[in-house]
Amino acid sequence: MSIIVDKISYTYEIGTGFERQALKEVSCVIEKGEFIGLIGHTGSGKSTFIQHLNGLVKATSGAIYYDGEDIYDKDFDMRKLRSKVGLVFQYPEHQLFETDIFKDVCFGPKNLGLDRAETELRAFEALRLVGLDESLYYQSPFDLSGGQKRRVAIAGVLAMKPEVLILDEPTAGLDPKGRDDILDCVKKLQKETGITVILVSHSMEDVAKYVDRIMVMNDGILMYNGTPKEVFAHYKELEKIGLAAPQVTYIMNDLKNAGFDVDVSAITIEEAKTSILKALGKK
Ligand SMILES: Nc1ncnc2c1ncn2[C@@H]1O[C@H](COP(=O)(O)OP(=O)(O)OP(=O)(O)O)[C@@H](O)[C@H]1O
Repeated sequence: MSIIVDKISYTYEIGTGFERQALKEVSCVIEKGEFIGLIGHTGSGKSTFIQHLNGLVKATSGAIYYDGEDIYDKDFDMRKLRSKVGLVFQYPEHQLFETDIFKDVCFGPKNLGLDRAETELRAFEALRLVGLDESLYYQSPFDLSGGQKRRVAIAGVLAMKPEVLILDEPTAGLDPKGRDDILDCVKKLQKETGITVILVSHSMEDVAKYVDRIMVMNDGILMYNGTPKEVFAHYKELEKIGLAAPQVTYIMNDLKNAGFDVDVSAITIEEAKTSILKALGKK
């Protein structure tokens, strides 16, 4: 699996007074098994971008290649693309509707035309991957906590066996514990299945310790695209566009400026602690 995005631009409401260019010549490559954080403030173009990846929105100009195939070619199978690139929208729990959790997760594979045995096998596997306790499978989704409902919604997409899982703000509206639980769960299932994950967020702090690569969108432009360490090195520029780097980045840079020989690229508290102790001459 690979996705090549070649200079895509997208304008909403072309030719009306409300015309708005949401993407400006965005190019990038997404490889199998990557865990990518797509970051940007409100209105920067994140949602528009991810909807291009499964063909829900068609670029005004530019091209997208999925496994080398041009998705805008007239013979390209868009339905297949949609089953390969699973998109979990913001607040996906609002789309749960079946009488029990298991039925809800079965809905997607059943719709793909799979037989009952295969459908149920996939539902069990998906529910296991999101770490939902078996005792809950036959309960109404409406009796669950916010975080649990969201897991059911993610399981519903996983049951379609996508190659790419895109999550739009999966932590929105959850408390800090619920936020960590969901992200830990996504990281775990990503490791176990090798699926490619694109996680949309407006918080660097949230995604820093989970992702391999960060793509920063600003006003429709892909401004940075690199490892968290590479991207956070631009913390001053990020601040100018309303995106704060993780707090650790600020502490380490302040210490460096105060004359301590610390590693400014530390991202986690653990890395920072090790570097500070070393600079202080302790083990
Ligand atoms: N259906 C639409 N019609 C017109 N303009 C739109 C539409 N959807 C989005 N836009 C505009 O396109 C730009 C990019 O929006 P988009 O939703 O992609 O940003 P975002 O980064 O996902 O924001 P958020 O974090 O709020 O979801 C914004 O200026 C937005 O107002």
